[in-house]
Amino acid sequence: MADTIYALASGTGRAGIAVWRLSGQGSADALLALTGRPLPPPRRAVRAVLTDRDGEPIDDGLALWFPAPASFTGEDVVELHLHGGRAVAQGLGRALSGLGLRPAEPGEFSRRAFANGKIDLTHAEAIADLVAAETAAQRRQALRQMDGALAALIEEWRRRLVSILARLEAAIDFAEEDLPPSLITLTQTEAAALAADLAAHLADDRRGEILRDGLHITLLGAPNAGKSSLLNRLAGREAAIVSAEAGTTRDVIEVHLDLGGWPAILADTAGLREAEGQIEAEGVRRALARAGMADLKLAVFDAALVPVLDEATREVIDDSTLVVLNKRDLAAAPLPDRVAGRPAVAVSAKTGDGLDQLVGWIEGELQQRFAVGSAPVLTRARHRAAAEAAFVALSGFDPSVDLGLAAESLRAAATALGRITGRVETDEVLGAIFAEFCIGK
Ligand SMILES: Nc1nc2c(c(=O)[nH]1)N(C=O)[C@@H](CNc1ccc(C(=O)N[C@@H](CCC(=O)O)C(=O)O)cc1)CN2
Ligand SMILES: Nc1nc2c(ncn2[C@@H]2O[C@H](COP(=O)(O)OP(=O)(O)OP(=O)(O)O)[C@@H](O)[C@H]2O)c(=O)[nH]1
Ligand SMILES: [Mg+2]
Repeated sequence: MADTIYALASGTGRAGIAVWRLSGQGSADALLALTGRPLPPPRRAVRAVLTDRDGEPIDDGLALWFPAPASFTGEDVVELHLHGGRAVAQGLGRALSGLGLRPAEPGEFSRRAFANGKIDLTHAEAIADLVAAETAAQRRQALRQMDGALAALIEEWRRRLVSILARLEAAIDFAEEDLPPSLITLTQTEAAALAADLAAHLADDRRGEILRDGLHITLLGAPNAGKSSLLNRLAGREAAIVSAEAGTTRDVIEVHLDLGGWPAILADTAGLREAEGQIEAEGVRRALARAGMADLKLAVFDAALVPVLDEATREVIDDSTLVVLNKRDLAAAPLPDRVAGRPAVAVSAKTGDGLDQLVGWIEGELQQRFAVGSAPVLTRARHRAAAEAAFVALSGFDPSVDLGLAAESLRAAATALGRITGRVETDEVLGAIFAEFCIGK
């Protein structure tokens, strides 16, 4: 950490303004060298002409000086707000490298902020999630986590563990015959209550993780039902090939959508049928595999064929399926509003009829299932794995058998929870978390 690092914090490419960030002990000297003037007052933007070692001007920009520890990383930080563009970037990069600074690794600023106790791991993850957020719901979830909601919950669980452990240690200090039985009972009650709280959080249907990654919605149906036409309508562009020929789509086609703030990954699939030949069979296999991983399925039927409903499509209908009766412009018979116990909506991908209703309906379904409640959610598999490990350790807590072993299970549970916030750290976890960051973050 002795190195002083620098990076372009704003995105690369042509832009009006580019924000550069320097962090480490050499930041102040670098600013002095670039401007040839005394340091500006802390945390105030000042106008500055930056020149390289040969006195060649690099840019006329703004500079800010954040002395440690009151900075994002907790180290001395300098920000330079320059004009965007490759030549300025090249000139500054060369000047900074000449002054002994080195380009930052992805996530290195945040990693230093973590190392200096400015942020915990859930905060660091939330920064990465916020930068990656594509919809309002993802942004809200990231901001909540950045605000410390998840960290506070984990710390509260840890605090309860430590307090049970303290009681248990008091009990260990008593001679066996003097041990007040109520002390042991109390630890048992408290451990059971904590285990129940952990279990309740683990039974959240992975909604935090699903929201972070995007909800998988899959279109399924017979060949020619109009799945690809629906995908194109919902995407607002011709993402998939549509044709009157049955068997047009053979592979899975994905589009990313923002449905009322919910991030969705909508997948079009090959028509379900008795496949003739290897390619068709593989297409159907992929469609069914996709159905298996979907958070929500849209079973698409040809409304012109009602009351006959394709059998293979009926078979995929379950509790997480919405039925779509497409081609309602061609329907002769009256259309049902439920199929196989699930609600059915009539649409026409051709005219656009009923599509607003379909979208409203998907949004309602998503809202119901994935709405962020009052409790902070686990947003990554890593949080879930650690909370599960804590739950398992806590489930093994039995002070009536052996006090020493019981204390050990409490410590194991606390260690598992400590990994979530980074109180207990392993290089492997840190490496994995910060590697997914952008450079400059
Ligand atoms: N120009 C610029 N914009 C930015 C950032 C930045 O570093 N620079 N941020 C970077 O992510 C975000 C804002 N977050 C920040 C978080 C902490 C500190 C900071 O200096 N913290 C000090 C001082 C706190 C105070 O006095 O308010 C500290 O925590 O000690 C700065 C920005 C988004 N926008
Ligand atoms: N009249 C009418 N025709 C439609 C409608 N939706 C799709 N079609 C037509 O139905 C045919 C098949 O549409 P696709 O979207 O390719 O159907 P698909 O379900 O993706 O078919 P496969 O990829 O072969 O499984 C095309 O000729 C479309 O123009 C609709 O709502 N009304
Ligand atoms: Mg298709």
